[in-house]
Amino acid sequence: MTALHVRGLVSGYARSAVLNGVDLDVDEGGALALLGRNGVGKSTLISTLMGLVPVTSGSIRLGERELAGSRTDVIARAGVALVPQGRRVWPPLTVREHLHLAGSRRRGSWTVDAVLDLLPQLGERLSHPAAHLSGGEQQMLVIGRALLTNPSLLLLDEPSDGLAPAIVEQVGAVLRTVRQEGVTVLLVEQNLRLAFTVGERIAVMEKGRIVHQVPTRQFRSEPDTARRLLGVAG
Ligand SMILES: Nc1ncnc2c1ncn2[C@@H]1O[C@H](COP(=O)(O)OP(=O)(O)OP(=O)(O)O)[C@@H](O)[C@H]1O
Repeated sequence: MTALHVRGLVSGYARSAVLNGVDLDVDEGGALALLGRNGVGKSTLISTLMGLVPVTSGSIRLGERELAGSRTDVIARAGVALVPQGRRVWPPLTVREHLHLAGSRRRGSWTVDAVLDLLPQLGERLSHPAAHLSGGEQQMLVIGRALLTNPSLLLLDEPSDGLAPAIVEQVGAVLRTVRQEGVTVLLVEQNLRLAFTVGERIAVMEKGRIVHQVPTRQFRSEPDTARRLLGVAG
């Protein structure tokens, strides 16, 4: 369980800054859902936190550790795991191979058995190549793979993307359990239902900055704000 504190984070690609001073807090064991229109920089924030996009300036503190400027492998060993957009399984590898390759040096309660308890559908597919799984099964596999690194902070980039509503509901139930196990969660989502199910707080990004950050209950009680910021009904 570790809190995340981001201050004045600036990052981007080549000469164009995308993040223009992000300030963001996720409490220890808390869950924040980050919303925002297309192209405002949500995925860039996730990639920057994971060390995949270089930091120009600012601070990323996970517990007592400063992670801004660290390499991705250092960030992963510090306890950050990523569920990337688009799932990114290794198509020819079986479910079993994915899970065994994912084991990390970080000790914790997320063993292969614990992951299969949480995601029983994977247990029925252990010898199947990832390419033969449904989209929902692939998403569960990627979540399971991330949990096996025993993260204290789990980053997820639009896990609902391309999934049927019933499967999105399952993803929500899984992420609520993950939270209850004490993992801090930062979820980027376009699907408001999933964002509200998982996040206890909602943040909204516009043009590379966080412009609104409130408890989920408050966000839901202010549909005009949601409409103004996102162009949709909250
Ligand atoms: N690899 C890249 N190289 C250059 N520019 C990029 C790259 N990835 C994203 N961008 C640009 O950075 C800006 C922010 O994109 P980003 O994907 O972070 O937004 P987003 O809020 O996640 O959008 P979406 O909801 O569509 O995924 C956009 O203008 C995008 O074109």
